[in-house]
Amino acid sequence: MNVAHQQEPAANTARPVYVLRGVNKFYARRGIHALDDVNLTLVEGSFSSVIGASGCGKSTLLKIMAGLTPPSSGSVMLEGKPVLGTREDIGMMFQQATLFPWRNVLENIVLPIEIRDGKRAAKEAHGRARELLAMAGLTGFEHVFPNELSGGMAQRAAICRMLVSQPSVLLLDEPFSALDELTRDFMNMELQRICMERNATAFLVTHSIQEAVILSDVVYVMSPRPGRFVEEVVVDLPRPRTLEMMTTPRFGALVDRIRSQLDEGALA
Ligand SMILES: Nc1ncnc2c1ncn2[C@@H]1O[C@H](COP(=O)(O)OP(=O)(O)OP(=O)(O)O)[C@@H](O)[C@H]1O
Repeated sequence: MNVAHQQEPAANTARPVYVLRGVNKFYARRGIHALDDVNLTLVEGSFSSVIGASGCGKSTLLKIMAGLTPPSSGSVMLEGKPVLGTREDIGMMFQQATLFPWRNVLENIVLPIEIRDGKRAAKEAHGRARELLAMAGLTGFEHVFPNELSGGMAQRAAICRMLVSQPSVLLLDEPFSALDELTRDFMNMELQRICMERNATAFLVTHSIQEAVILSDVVYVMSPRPGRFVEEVVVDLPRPRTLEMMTTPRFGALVDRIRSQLDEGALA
């Protein structure tokens, strides 16, 4: 694996949180080899992204990390314990906010607590949910129903729902790709702020090279299927990142580097 820049990210001195070794995935019924020997270490408080062509196995990797589907071989360890199913310390977010239309914002946010610990515990979590809503700029929208929210507001509510059970790692599958560009940029900066405040360890699947670079400490470039990492690009832009950084020569150079890797993969 090539490393695009010799300078190690500061986060590399931190504690490993997620460790994947030799992860393979075969979908036997359809004869598909989705992932090939994926190795990954995510350190505490780091933000990493995976980028690759459609169908290369990114979502499969995320589902394996979340314990939603098992690897065919290899190991997935989180905080030193194997991931054998869904866990409380893992928060997930998908492209669509998937809020329940018959529950108001507050009731949607405490739903994971209600499912896990019952109605009483969910009620007790209202205070925490209100704090999260304030952090996400949604104070005053507690009793509003999802169909009255904009796309960006719904995704912000979904972030609150992901955070309510206080996960230490966040797995994000193109969470803002359905939003318009301006809202998406804004949400990405919000996501950075939330991750930095909580020292969360985050892993993002995205199709956008710019998004990957502006958010990440490390961008993993995945080959076409079977997906494996072909390059690990260290992003040495300072934090907090700003949208203005997207106009700098360094940002442009990192984007070009990743694009040429993706193009090479596509040609191969
Ligand atoms: N449950 C499944 N059963 C069989 N094949 C699957 C299953 N899930 C995914 N696949 C196949 O595995 C391959 C990788 O799919 P995956 O969704 O992980 O790719 P991706 O990189 O996330 O794609 P995209 O960027 O288009 O969302 C694809 O060929 C897909 O058809």
